[in-house]
Amino acid sequence: MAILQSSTYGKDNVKFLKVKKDPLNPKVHEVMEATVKVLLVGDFDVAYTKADNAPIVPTDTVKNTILVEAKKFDVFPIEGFVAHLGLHFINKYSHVSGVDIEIFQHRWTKYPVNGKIHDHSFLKDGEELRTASLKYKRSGEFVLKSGIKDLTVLKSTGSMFYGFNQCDYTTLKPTTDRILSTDVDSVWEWDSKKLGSLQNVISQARAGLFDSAYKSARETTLSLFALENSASVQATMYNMCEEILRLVPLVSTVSYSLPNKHYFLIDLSWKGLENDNELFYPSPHPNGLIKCTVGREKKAKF
Ligand SMILES: O=c1[nH]c(=O)c2[nH]c(=O)[nH]c2[nH]1
Repeated sequence: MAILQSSTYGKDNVKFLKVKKDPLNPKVHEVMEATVKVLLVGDFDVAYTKADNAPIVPTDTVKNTILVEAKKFDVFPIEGFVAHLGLHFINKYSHVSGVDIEIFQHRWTKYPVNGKIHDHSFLKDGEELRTASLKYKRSGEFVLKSGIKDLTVLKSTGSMFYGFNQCDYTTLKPTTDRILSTDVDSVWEWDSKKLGSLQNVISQARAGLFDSAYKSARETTLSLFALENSASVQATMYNMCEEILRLVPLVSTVSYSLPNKHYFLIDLSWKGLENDNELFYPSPHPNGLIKCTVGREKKAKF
């Protein structure tokens, strides 16, 4: 006998671009281009086991919901919109017991023209994404995470790697000066006890909590990457996590997942040329992959 152990379904890659107009000056805009995923969990077993579609909220309806709610509700910041969508699906469908939602915000940045930021012209500022995800259960339990994805950075000095384990498989030479490059994937999880409810998430979104945390996390990532003489990817990412925890008290854990994108020094000695960290080969693969999650130390109870 077979048994359905778990299931979930919904719509992925739902895209929209929303123009937010300044009420006092309707030619001054912000734009939100987003890619959204919504998956539902609930009492859908008969659809799988008895070919009975009666409980299924079609994925097409899920897509329509995302677009209609994006029109009706403020989509800035994405943490507020993810909370709004979570509440919508749980409140509307009594047989939905949980939702799993992810929003990726694409990076459109206004640029200066004649020394002044233009009102409604944007440049696509790389592949970088701002992310928000929510797992929400009918019981009220939720896990809210924010993040940065695909922020590609490189430093051409100020990175070292030495003192590592040596064995008969080791060929890597220790270095005190190398290129360091990565695609930053950083996620910070919010303390749901302290946030309390999704209604409060929406209030905090309007009060600027998530925008200021995003700014702190992005600035911390970029400044520590630049300023540290990095001992390793591991040590640098830990320092970034620690600093974000310090700056954003409502965050409970910070995680980074960083590929180490190798650049190998090209040997030109055969031509009698010295290569003093000037000419490198960007090696597409393999890459290192280094991850960590840092939380807060529990205070001892007396
Ligand atoms: O920062 C690094 N961490 C490693 O674990 C590692 N391993 C390696 O080959 N190079 C590097 N660099």
